[in-house]
Amino acid sequence: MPSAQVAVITENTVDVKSPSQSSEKQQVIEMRDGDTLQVQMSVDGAQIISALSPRITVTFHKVSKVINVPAKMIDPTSKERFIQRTLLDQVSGQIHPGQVVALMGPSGCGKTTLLNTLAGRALSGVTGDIWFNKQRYDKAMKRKLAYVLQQDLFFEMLTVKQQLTYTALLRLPNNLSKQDKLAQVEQIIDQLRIRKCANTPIMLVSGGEKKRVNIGTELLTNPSVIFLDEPTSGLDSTSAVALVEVLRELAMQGKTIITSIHQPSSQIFQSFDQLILLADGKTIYMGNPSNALAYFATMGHHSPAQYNPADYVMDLVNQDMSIREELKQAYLKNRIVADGKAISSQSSSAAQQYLFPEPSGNEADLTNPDNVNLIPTKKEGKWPLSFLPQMLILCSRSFRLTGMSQLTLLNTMQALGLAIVSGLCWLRMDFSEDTLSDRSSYIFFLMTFWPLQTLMGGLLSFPFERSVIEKERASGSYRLSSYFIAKSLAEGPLKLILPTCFLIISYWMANINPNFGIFLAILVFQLVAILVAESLGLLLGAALKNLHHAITAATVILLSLMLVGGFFVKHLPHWLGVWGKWLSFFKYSYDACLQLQFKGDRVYSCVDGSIIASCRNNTSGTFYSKDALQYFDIGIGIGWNFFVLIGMFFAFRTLAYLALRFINNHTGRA
Ligand SMILES: Nc1ncnc2c1ncn2[C@@H]1O[C@H](COP(=O)(O)OP(=O)(O)OP(=O)(O)O)[C@@H](O)[C@H]1O
Repeated sequence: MPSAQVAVITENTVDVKSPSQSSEKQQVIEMRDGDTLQVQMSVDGAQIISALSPRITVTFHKVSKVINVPAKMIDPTSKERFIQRTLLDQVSGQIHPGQVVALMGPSGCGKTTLLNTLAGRALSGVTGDIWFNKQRYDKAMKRKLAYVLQQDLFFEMLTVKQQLTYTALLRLPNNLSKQDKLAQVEQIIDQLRIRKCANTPIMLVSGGEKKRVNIGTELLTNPSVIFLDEPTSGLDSTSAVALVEVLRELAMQGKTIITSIHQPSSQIFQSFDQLILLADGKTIYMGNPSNALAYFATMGHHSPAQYNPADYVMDLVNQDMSIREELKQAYLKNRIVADGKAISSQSSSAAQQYLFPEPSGNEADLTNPDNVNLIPTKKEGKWPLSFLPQMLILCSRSFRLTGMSQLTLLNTMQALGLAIVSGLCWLRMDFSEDTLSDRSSYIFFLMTFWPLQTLMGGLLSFPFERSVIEKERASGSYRLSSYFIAKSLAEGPLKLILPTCFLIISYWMANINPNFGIFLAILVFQLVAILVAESLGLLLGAALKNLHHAITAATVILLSLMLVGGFFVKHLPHWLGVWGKWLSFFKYSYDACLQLQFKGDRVYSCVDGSIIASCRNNTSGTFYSKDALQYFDIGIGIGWNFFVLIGMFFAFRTLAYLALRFINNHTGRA
């Protein structure tokens, strides 16, 4: 193993004089190659961090998982509604602190299912016993267990350090100071050797670095047990070896590590402490990886010389059904329990010597290396932080992300460009009768373009963010309500900057109404209409799983709202005209802005007399702007329009939150 620089927290503390000569305690981090690094973590902080990670033995006994699959998915001609499928069949094992255990087997054999089950995720249909030390799984243990998903799910615009910092601030407990949380981030950066990409946005780092960031995100809370789903997939062999070395170092700190892995190199394969080989949800080997070939040889399956043992094992289980069946039967015959006795009388002692014993299932036989209670008391609470700090941190993250995605050069150019083009199209309109329809169409453009644009942004928001949020929430990071409120508070103001710039430019170029108060009121309506549209977009994005369905629904709803709003058809069927138009949020903002535009006694000149009655046959006459309003189909007054829009905003937001909370849009696999 190359000389790796691994940081090991020692019990030592030293007094360090700061420049101001004040005495300050620091934690000494000893590097394995002899260097010493001073990380400014307080002694209390180091104690809190190390208390987060008691040593845990994971024991599972006869764990099975059966699911009901819609029958039509398997056999389109089936008359049944559901067919039962066994994903795991009586799998047993025990994994101790300090061990790195590999789960291997052909694709679809149940590796991810076993990892999910052991980690307490997707527990429906699971039978059997799972213990952490001597305690059964409880949701409150979540923070002691880390799960590194196969996919590296992040907000990729954040840098590596920002990602780790937000996670540390959110997930480390309240009683740890901010400085200690940041020190923990620094330590993880060094431990996982990602210092050189610490300030690089995640979307630009290499696959191996991204995987380490993924692991680092889970390690920040100093978990006791780490589950990893195919952490080396997509990595070249050097990166894969480096990653497994990191896992080995973590195990040396007393962590229990269980990882699924596909076709590891010979070096990686031999480095595991235990190999659990599955086929069709059943165990076919559980023992030392270096004994696997000898075990299969007792059944007459000999590996060619110089062959990677991992490849041979995988070829064997992938070959054909009959060999898989033979291996499953052989394991059932040969397996032994913790007291060393064989379960079957037909067992072969030649084969048995290579197998690790299965746990007996008696609670009395469970081991408890650090005799501590793994379930936090009520006082410690379900969440690491209370609502407000959680929301403020999420707000800051949302603000940063929205700023990066909304205030781009492209978006700014789009807004300014369109503002100038529309300003030129409606340039310096006279206050005369023939500009009435152009003035109303300006308001229509204003009240549709930005709301439509923002609605689409809102629509795409959850489909892209959902997987990251689900991952973070699955590890107990924060409340959904904190996330949702933070997102609403942080994104709103940023999404309103460009529309405001647009209005400032185009409004005055078009000469809508020189009264500054009117300008401000129209601005308010434009911004409220945008927030309502965004809320509707969020609702559709949260409620509909499939992005394509959500976009289709949005298109149908928007066009329908415009049509029933009476913008294109003057003579709607009575029932549609009376009831339908009140559903259209475009109508409220449009009506209000039209009233604002023509508010007051501004004098307009008559031109051809085709619209205003008093102008007929009197082209040199004048009329007051408010007289023009009777020629438009104006509904309720300005104030009411405002209240209805605010009501719609809260209704759509609340429904979006409920949809996010209660509509099950995930696949059920994790
Ligand atoms: N929710 C589900 N509905 C239907 N089938 C499922 C579900 N979850 C898992 N399966 C099936 O269970 C089997 C085991 O899946 P699992 O993901 O555990 O396999 P795996 O060994 O991790 O595969 P891979 O190596 O390809 O990731 C597969 O055949 C999979 O299709």
